[in-house]
Amino acid sequence: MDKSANIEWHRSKVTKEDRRHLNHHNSFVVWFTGLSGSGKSTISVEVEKELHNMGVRTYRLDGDNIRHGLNKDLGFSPENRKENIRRIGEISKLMVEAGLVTLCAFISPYREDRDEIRKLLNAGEFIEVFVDASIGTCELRDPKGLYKKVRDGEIKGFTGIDSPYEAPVAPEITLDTDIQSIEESVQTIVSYLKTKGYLQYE
Ligand SMILES: Nc1ncnc2c1ncn2[C@@H]1O[C@H](COP(=O)(O)OS(=O)(=O)O)[C@@H](OP(=O)(O)O)[C@H]1O
Ligand SMILES: Nc1ncnc2c1ncn2[C@@H]1O[C@H](COP(=O)(O)OP(=O)(O)O)[C@@H](O)[C@H]1O
Repeated sequence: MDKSANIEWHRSKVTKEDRRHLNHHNSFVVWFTGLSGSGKSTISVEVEKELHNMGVRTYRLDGDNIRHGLNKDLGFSPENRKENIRRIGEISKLMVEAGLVTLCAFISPYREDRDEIRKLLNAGEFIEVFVDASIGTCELRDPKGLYKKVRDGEIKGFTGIDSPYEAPVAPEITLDTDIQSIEESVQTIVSYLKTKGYLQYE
């Protein structure tokens, strides 16, 4: 039987639109996807700081942080990664309801899982940012020493090595961090949000 069969939705008197109006800006998700070491965390941290300085209400969700708490019961099997991303999708939706610009930095290796989140949200509320970098660059950066552990045989099922990464087909934004500096990537995103009118709300 459907476990939520006897549960009814309870409406608030304050809506998502009311919260956007109060904030003077829209609410939406900026979803960073890419290999470990591609730059998702670094770039999303800088984008958040810049938006905050512009008076935008933000919140950032990051794989490493969420896996310490809410999702600490999940590992890196395909099923667990799927459930990780499903839960983050639901949280992102709540944050968008709360009127926040939500920045999510997860490898999110499966196209289907990212597309599910796009479907969960309304049109225009999901901005997919492909943080592209070659596996060679990521391995050279190796900010957490994980690629070294993989090469030493201490980690199995690592994304891009012996676990798949499915690149987005039509992301809103692609950053080539092999070439673009961190600052250039930040400006690409902030300019996109400004020119498309995401940061306004009447
Ligand atoms: N097997 C394996 N594969 C990939 N990554 C691994 C693995 N084991 C641990 N880590 C560390 O976990 C971080 C990725 O967590 P995510 O929640 O973003 O992963 S996923 O979206 O569920 O695939 C990832 O963080 P980032 O480097 O920031 O991407 C790693 O630090
Ligand atoms: N052009 C660049 N864009 C993004 N990160 C870069 C760049 N050049 C060097 N780096 C470094 O690469 C590392 C990327 O790590 P991180 O942001 O944790 O990636 P991810 O969250 O995708 O695993 C950081 O130490 C960052 O300073």
